[in-house]
Amino acid sequence: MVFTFNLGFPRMGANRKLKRLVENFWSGKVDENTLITDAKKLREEHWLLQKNAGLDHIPSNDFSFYDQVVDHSYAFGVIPARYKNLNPGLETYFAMCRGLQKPGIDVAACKMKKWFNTNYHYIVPEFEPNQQFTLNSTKVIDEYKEAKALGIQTHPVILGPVSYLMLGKPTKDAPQGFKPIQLLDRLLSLYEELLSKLVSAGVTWIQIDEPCLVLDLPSTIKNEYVSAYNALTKVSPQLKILIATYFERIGTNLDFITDTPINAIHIDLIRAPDQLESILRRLPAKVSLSLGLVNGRNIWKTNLEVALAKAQKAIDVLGSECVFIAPSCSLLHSPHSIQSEKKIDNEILNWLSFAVEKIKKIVIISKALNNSVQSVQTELEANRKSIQSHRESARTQNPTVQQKMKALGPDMFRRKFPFHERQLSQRKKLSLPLFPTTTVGSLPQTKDIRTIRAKFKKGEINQTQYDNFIKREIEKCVHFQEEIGIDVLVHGEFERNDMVEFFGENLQGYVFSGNGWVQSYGSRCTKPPIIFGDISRPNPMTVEIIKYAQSLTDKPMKGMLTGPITMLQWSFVRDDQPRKDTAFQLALAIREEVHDLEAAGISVIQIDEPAICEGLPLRKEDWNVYLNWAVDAFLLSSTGVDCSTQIHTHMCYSDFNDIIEAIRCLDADVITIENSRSDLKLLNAFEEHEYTAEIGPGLYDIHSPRVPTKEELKVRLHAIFKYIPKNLIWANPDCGLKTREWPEVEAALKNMTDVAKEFRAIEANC
Ligand code: MET
Ligand SMILES: [Zn+2]
Repeated sequence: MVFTFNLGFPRMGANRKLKRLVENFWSGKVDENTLITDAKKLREEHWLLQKNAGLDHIPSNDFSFYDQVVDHSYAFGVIPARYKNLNPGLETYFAMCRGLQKPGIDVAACKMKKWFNTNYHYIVPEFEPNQQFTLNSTKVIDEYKEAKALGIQTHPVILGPVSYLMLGKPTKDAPQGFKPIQLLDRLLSLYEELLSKLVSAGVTWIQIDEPCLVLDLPSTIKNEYVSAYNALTKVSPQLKILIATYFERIGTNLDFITDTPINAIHIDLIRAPDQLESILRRLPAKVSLSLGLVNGRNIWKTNLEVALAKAQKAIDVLGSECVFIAPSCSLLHSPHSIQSEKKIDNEILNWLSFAVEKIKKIVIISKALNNSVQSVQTELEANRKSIQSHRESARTQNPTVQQKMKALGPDMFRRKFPFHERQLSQRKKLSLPLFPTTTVGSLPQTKDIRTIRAKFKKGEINQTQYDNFIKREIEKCVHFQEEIGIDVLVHGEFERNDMVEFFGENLQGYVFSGNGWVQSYGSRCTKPPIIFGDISRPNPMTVEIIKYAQSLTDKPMKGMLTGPITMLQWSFVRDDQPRKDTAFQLALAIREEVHDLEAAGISVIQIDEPAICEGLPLRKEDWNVYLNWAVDAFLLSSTGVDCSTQIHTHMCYSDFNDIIEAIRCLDADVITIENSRSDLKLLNAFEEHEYTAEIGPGLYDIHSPRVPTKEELKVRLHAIFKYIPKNLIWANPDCGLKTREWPEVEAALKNMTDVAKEFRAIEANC
């Protein structure tokens, strides 16, 4: 008998039920009681759904009002001192998640960080050197009992102690050299206490997530792992422990972790399919292997034949009693179900499976293995047909695109002239002053704009009415920018709901789901567009609007595009070709747009790549392969223009030190970057590596409504002089301004242009 094992179910529920529930609680529309009872109902629904699907090992404690990591911190009493005066319970919990302002109280939220290479954000735990741990909540036990009362035996899911400490950071005033992992011993005794309580409640299996096991680990951490699991496996002979790894290969970390007497290990065979054979050779007897065969992060149907063959391979070596069938990672990263999907046509819908459907696939695999292939013949046949329909569909193929891909030559990956020649010719053409001022692209998306767009989408106003409205917004913002003396203008991106969605809607090869929501952070979900086929650009996407904006001013107007890697990274991507090929197709489409913009007389074109670092593999040895094709994709999109056409790129929240060489290879003429929140640390990289192109380090943080004073802008610009030669510096905010209000934006940009002018005058007098 193989068993089926689920690592986690998406907690939002159908139609983002949880989002509405939590937001209604925050806004006072529902009380705490309703919140608690409705959440309980939602958990029940999800457990029953999994039970009825025939799943053997169903997770509990995968539910959270906000994030499983903050739940864990709260449960172990890791609550930073600034929340200590709040009411215990939900007030404290939500304050850690989102801050709290009420009479006499003003506390900020804890920091958020991306969960490995996903778009999920977790709340970063903060540890002090004398951190005390307490069992501060019984959530794990309660939810286990809740399911048990329904007659469902679940396995609680908790974050493992080593990953938990590694994912946290020291509190601000912790002494230098303190590392949270030093707290392991103290933390372990609390884990032991929790595990024995769970055993008393009836738990037989527990899933302990140790995602850090897929990272490159120093030997000290390896030792910590060994002592942690030697201790936790001693808690009770009745308790079986499964360690879950995902998102990458476990590599040689398998050996020390399976040296401890754990009962099972889960591996991701989607992100790291090649690891199976070597693991089968090395896995000690009696350790069960959970096979992550169904993609927990993408939306395509699993090819059951392929999955079955892999499972069989494992069974042949380990015996069926030591094999589990599972999703590659928690289904938290999948949308709920395709059942209510109305926006996608039937042909494509037939290629997809979301969480509910993925569970069913897992069960079919196990039935085929346990009973017989015949017992699920109908299901297998249906799967084979949809896989075949997907593979053979003419809709995924575009011969013209494939022709273009074959015709790619080395010249399409390099600028025709070296930077210094381009710089001279661009300066001549653009005649920009010292410290040219610009913005990153978007300007406030006001309520008006969103209302009008919604009306347009509903058909309440027609295309001309909508276009005219957008044109008036552009006109207003162009005049404003001229008035305050911005040097390179933007059109404000008012026509775009989102920087990826807008282009996706204008490209062929994309579809949009109505309900494919995935949790991003707290109650926030994103609905990534789906790349299902070859990407092409049937028509110019931005040329008319940028031309219009340019017609309103004599100053240069920036063309504004989203780069291929960001398009790739923020979409569900096809899995029938390498990511690199999809990136190149996107790049070709953007390249065509760049050429059309240039032909329409646009001399400055910005290609945003905020997500380039997000795509970095988790293991450093894989970085170069990724960076090579990511840089190539950007080059493909941006080269081929004239010497005098200035290419900008923009990145936010990146740690440039590690990838500065790749940034240099992008060969952009100007890069605008986030800088103000990182205390200029970021600029070290550019200084140390003698980066020679032009740079616009963000002069102020756009995430806060605060208007930066001239004084602080001066201090900041002045500090930048230490790192970058004056004639290479641009003045701009950190990122786009779409989330801000006009009064703040007006005041902030006015201060920024005034400061640039003052500094110019000083330089002129020198
Ligand atoms: C996340 S980067 C955003 C860049 C885009 N051009 C904007 O200004 O909104
Ligand atoms: Zn940005």
